[in-house]
Amino acid sequence: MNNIRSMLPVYFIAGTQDCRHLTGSPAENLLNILQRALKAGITCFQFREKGTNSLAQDPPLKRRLARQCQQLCRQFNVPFIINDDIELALSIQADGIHVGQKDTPVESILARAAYKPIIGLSINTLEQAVANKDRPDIDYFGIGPIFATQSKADHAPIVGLECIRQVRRLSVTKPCVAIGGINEMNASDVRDSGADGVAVISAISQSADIARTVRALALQR
Ligand SMILES: Cc1ncc(COP(=O)(O)OP(=O)(O)O)c(N)n1
Ligand SMILES: Cc1ncsc1CCOP(=O)(O)O
Ligand SMILES: [Mg+2]
Repeated sequence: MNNIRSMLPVYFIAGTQDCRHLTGSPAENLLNILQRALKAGITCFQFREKGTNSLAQDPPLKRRLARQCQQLCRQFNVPFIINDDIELALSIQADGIHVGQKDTPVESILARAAYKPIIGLSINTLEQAVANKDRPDIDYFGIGPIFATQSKADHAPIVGLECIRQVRRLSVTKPCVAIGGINEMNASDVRDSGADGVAVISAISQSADIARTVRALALQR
């Protein structure tokens, strides 16, 4: 993908743990929600199978589901990113990999990769943004959590909209997607603060009307 900024406007993240309110099997539920989100116009999908109620303890099932999500994303020409699991991502040639500050270092991912995956890095402080801002091996930052979130138990302290503004004031020009507690109501504030896009779990996975939510997040009202 040449233009990373163009994949960030509505960046959907999910795993089966985020779709437990539906009545089907975990895999069916995720695929159902992902298909609706793709039809509605999400610009990127991150497969994040993690924590209680996820398939993290069942690698073959997780891999099968990852392939199904990847195929769906391909049909819609939407980048398919894998969270944390480098081995899975590289073995199925995911378009990209997202890692946090405590995950596998980017250098070691790229040393193992036989192709150039898109690389996203989580940023939780201004210092981290500045330290990584000129690294050519990192394609985008995921900045957050901006607001309170129920979707990640062990999250870093909330940084607020001010963090995005400060990152931009410090001349960080790298593509940035904001994450954490973002919904239809606050997405425009997030963009106005300097983010290129919004990354959401619950706003889409828990939505009663995914098409309307995706449109609202994209600000195509
Ligand atoms: C786009 C995006 N931004 C941030 C994160 C969070 O990554 P991390 O801090 O490694 O936490 P986990 O998602 O791995 O629990 C993300 N996943 N995506
Ligand atoms: C994975 C992650 N990293 C920081 S906050 C968060 C969860 C975002 O989920 P939600 O959009 O439901 O607040
Ligand atoms: Mg991580």
